[in-house]
Amino acid sequence: MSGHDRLLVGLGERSYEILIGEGLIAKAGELIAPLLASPRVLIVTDSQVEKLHLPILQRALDHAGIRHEAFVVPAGEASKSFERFAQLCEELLRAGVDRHSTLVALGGGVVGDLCGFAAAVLLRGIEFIQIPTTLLAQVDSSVGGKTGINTAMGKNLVGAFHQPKLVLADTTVLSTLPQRDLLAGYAEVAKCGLLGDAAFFTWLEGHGHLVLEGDSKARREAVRRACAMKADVVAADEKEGGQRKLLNLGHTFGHALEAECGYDGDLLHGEAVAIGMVLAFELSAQLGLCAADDADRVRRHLSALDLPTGFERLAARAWDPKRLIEHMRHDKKARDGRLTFILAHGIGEAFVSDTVPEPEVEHLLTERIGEIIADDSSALLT
Ligand SMILES: NC(=O)c1ccc[n+]([C@@H]2O[C@H](COP(=O)([O-])OP(=O)(O)OC[C@H]3O[C@@H](n4cnc5c(N)ncnc54)[C@H](O)[C@@H]3O)[C@@H](O)[C@H]2O)c1
Ligand SMILES: O=C(O)C(=O)C[C@@H](O)[C@H](O)[C@H](O)COP(=O)(O)O
Ligand SMILES: [Zn+2]
Repeated sequence: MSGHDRLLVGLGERSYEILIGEGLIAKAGELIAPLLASPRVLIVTDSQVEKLHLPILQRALDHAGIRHEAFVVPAGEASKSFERFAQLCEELLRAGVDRHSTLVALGGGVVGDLCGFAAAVLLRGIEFIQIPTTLLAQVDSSVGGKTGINTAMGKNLVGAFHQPKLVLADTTVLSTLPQRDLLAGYAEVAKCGLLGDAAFFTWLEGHGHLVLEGDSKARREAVRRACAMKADVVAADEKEGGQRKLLNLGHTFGHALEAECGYDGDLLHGEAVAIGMVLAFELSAQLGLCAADDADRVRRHLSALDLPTGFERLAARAWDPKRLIEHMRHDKKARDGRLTFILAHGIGEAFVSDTVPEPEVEHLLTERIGEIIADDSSALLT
């Protein structure tokens, strides 16, 4: 397959393109050059991506006569912290970043969120370009301008909306991604189908394994369809006044699980979202809003691909439904402490609800957590 797909995120004067295809990083210099106010970029990347993919980007920039400097943060979610953010900002300032500088985020969602937030606030806002290198970042985090860091109170609680000037999604680099991270990213791909595109979810049921196995046609199709959906939603509701909340399917539960686990790699964001989407569909079924078969279908698809769909792999922790609900009160969608969920009337038919009675949430969580305790004690008996 040659060439690349081109999508537009239509936001008036802040509109930008998403380019999707193979070998795009090797061409990054010529693609980026027309967007630069000065022929110098400051690249933010992480310690894994530095080794694997930074040299190709550096060569491409050299080739186009663009000067560059790289700033490397440790790989992993823990880098989305106040401390790392402050250190990065100081380093960029020391390197002489000015209002005509462009930052380039080369990495996964962690690098994109961190670098994007630095771009949003340094000198009151400078430009940045996203070069996402994980499946999750290519289908989700590089698009839409949500940037930020985590705090002890929860995920992404400090941040800003700041749109990139360009997104370059080079699907070649996905071949070096560890299987666990690939799968975690797949959860956000499936989310796009589940929230508003039933035909896409059906396609994933038939082709999801190809996306994960590295079939380049299936991979590019999945990235394109997910990005197209996200681009449309963002163009219609950039600051999450309404419909953009649907992109949070699975996240009210998911972010609570991540906050409870800490940000040390026990539970990846996409894994938390996978569990969260199953719980959101199960809650919808429990409330009589969707068929139990739909919730089963979600669980079956994700677990067939080996994503977590419940608390089984997290059995070592003492889970408390009330603590999880407490985390949900700090979710950005909550209003006056009232929980907000993305529920569904069926596959591809998500909607926002802030009227779910808390006892219903507690009941579901108690049941699901009870299952792992029951599993554990039956294992002990056998
Ligand atoms: N801003 C948004 O709209 C948005 C959307 C979804 C998720 N997020 C955020 O994104 C983060 C998760 O992103 P992620 O899953 O990309 O995690 P990540 O950035 O931590 O990347 C996962 C791992 O893969 C490594 N890696 C990256 N690219 C690689 C490659 N091509 N080959 C080999 N290794 C590679 C990284 O070093 C890291 O160890 C979370 O913090 C989440 O909250 C943000
Ligand atoms: O782009 C969005 O909008 C999303 O909600 C995408 C989510 O997958 C992503 O995890 C996002 O960072 C969550 O945002 P938050 O506002 O709930 O922190
Ligand atoms: Zn997410």
